[in-house]
Amino acid sequence: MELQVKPSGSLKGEIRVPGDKSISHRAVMLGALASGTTEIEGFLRADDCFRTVNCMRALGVQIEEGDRKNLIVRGAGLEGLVEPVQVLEAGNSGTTMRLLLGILAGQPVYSVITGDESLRRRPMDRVSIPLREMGARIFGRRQASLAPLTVVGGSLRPITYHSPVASAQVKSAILLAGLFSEGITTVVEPAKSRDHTERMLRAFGARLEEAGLRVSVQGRPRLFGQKVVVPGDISSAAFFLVAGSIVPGSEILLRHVGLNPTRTGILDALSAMGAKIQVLETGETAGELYGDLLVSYSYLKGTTIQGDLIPRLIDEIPVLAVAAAVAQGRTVIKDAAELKVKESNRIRAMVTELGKMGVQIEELPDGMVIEGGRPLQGTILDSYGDHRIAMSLAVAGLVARGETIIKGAESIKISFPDFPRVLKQLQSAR
Ligand SMILES: O=C(O)C1=C[C@@H](OP(=O)(O)O)[C@@H](O)[C@H](O)C1
Ligand SMILES: C=C(OP(=O)(O)O)C(=O)O
Repeated sequence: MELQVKPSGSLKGEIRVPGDKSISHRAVMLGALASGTTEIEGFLRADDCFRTVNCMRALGVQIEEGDRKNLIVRGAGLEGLVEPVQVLEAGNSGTTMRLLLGILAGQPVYSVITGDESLRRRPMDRVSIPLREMGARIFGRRQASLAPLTVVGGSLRPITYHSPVASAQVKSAILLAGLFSEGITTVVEPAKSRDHTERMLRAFGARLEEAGLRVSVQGRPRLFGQKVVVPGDISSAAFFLVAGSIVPGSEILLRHVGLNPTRTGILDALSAMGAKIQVLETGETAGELYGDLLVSYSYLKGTTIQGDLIPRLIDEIPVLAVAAAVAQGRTVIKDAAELKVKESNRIRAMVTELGKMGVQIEELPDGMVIEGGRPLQGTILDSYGDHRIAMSLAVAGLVARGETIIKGAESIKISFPDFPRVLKQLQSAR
């Protein structure tokens, strides 16, 4: 599918972005491992999260559609999963595969998990190494670093693992495996990654201890089903935070956006660039903060994005590159080599495609340098089948001269199927 974007007038109005993807995955998984029923309100109805639902169903968990489109997960309990009779299919979703590997490691059954062409290229040794250390047997190409992966799990021992990467997927896989071991499992990260697993595990009744970059979970807890209200995904909101900042005359109100401090790096980076974003109202649900965001057009300037800020905005870097292309002056993005192992090589993708639009942009081994402020030219662009690249380029198209055509835009359904409609709504409300 191609997405056509024309130069846009101001974007105005009020929107609700879809539910948080990370929280939606975790609610299904923890709901499955708990006893009793978990009701998920605001579950993200997008391909990645449905992959998790289908995998959990294949492991014997009953998941139904409830009233008001809430998802109802009938918990199987920690010991209740069954051996899947088919290959588990994680599709494009790294979160599904890595978190599920942690759960599968704790099951005394034989399972096989695979994914699409993109996911079969992404590194899985970052989870298979610690899970093997805990006693799981995991097989796959290149020493279990590439899917398809086979897992024969059960009887795990607790470990203390110093992760070489700041990755919530690695941390979560180990903590989830830790639930199936006797004793205390600890993960130490090099920088703080998103902590949704920790918050939700606590809400479901697990015992966790946190100190700085170290988090420990007590094995064999009793988990109880919960009502989970999923806030809007700040990673989806990011496209409209940037669009509202760069399209002259715009003012957008984004309702009920998740504001977990491990995810709000985008607000810090855009503020440093001179964006006008007000946080209007905040509340908390099951340990997760949320609020309304009001963004209005403003003059942006370049900035430096690096260090501990990177894990707090890792998925927003493609759209931040678009903001940087419009901003006056130089933006430097460093310490972001992780972007090379996402759904596509997101550094190369943005450098190549923004380059085609006439942006002065240079690739670094761990980031990029953007000289902003030159006019953008609409042209035919490739999304590399990556949802975040497709939507970031669509935002760039709003301020380009002429028409922009984005190829492979069907990837948008991975995390934000409604994106084109929400964009149109803001364009027509003028
Ligand atoms: O745990 C999660 O839900 C996620 C963690 C991040 O990946 P890493 O753990 O690989 O950094 C992020 O990029 C991904 O979109 C979702
Ligand atoms: C990296 C992402 O997701 P995942 O790792 O779950 O595929 C993303 O949504 O940007």
